[in-house]
Amino acid sequence: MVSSSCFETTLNLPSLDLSKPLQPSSLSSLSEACHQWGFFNIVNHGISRDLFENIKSFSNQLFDLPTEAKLKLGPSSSIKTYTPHFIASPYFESFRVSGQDFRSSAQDSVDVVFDNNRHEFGETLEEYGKKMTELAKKIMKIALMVLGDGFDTRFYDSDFKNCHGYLRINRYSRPTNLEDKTTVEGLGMHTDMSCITIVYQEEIGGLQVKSKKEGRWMDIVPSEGTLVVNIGDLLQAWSNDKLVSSEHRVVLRKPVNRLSIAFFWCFEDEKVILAPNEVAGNEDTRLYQPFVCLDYLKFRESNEEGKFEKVGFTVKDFVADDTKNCLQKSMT
Ligand SMILES: O=C(O)CCC(=O)C(=O)O
Ligand SMILES: [Fe+2]
Repeated sequence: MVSSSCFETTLNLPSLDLSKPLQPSSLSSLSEACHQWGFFNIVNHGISRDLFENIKSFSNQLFDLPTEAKLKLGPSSSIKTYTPHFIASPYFESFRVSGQDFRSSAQDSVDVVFDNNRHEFGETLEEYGKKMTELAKKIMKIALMVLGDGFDTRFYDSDFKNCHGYLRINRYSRPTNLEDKTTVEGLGMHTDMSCITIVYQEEIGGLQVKSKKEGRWMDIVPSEGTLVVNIGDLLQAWSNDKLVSSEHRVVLRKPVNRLSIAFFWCFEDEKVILAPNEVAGNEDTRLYQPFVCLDYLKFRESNEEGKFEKVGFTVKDFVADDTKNCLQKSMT
């Protein structure tokens, strides 16, 4: 899975072909990737190149607006859909579109910053949001199959049917100080707070995952028509660490802008996360006491280091910090 030269280490993740019935051999390579890296690729996912290109072109129009216009969308305005430069990094800015009504979420923001009606923005993001939702449900079931035979039918409805998704469109501006460095960090090391995340990255690449063994950064090389899926903290906890939420980051190597679209598939806020016995084994092998999803999200938000932008804190730090975890205390 790994190839390396003296300059870089490249990770060739398995690609799951969603147009074909799932074969035992693809399930086993997927299982290895989910346990070792928490990342895999999907191809033939049914999302056309045109749809990505449309979103890219609309998004670039939005990001190209003057800063004062974009700040009408956050973070200090009532609409909090925009994260400006210098929060995550000097190069990173992002625009959030919430589900389930992706159309109104996107359109409400766009109407604030553009004078003329631009219905296409809402329509395009609605189409993307809906397709991503279907994709996330499919992938969630496959992730459950990785955990055990028949676990998709056993656990999907009981634990995952109220999951919801949101989108973040990220733009990284061209790095200015590449002369003295070979790479510039566009988004620092973090883990995702989702169950799963589905990412579209442009051909220039830059997404990296940290290897658990040597702590080395590995490049996730983009390829046309491929989407990257990664396991988030909440599924790691639910699966008792059988599926791993890996630390990842984005590096910028070329003097060009980079755009990515991340779709986060998450548990509902009030969900109590508890690995079923079939997954966790007995009480001695259970790694996480039950906790409420929202308490974890708040823990990440209230920790400067734990914010998605700066990160370092993960679900492991949360369970270690039992002063913050009331449910954990009350149930133990
Ligand atoms: O920009 C990317 O390729 C990945 C972004 C990411 O990791 C995130 O938004 O959580
Ligand atoms: Fe991420």
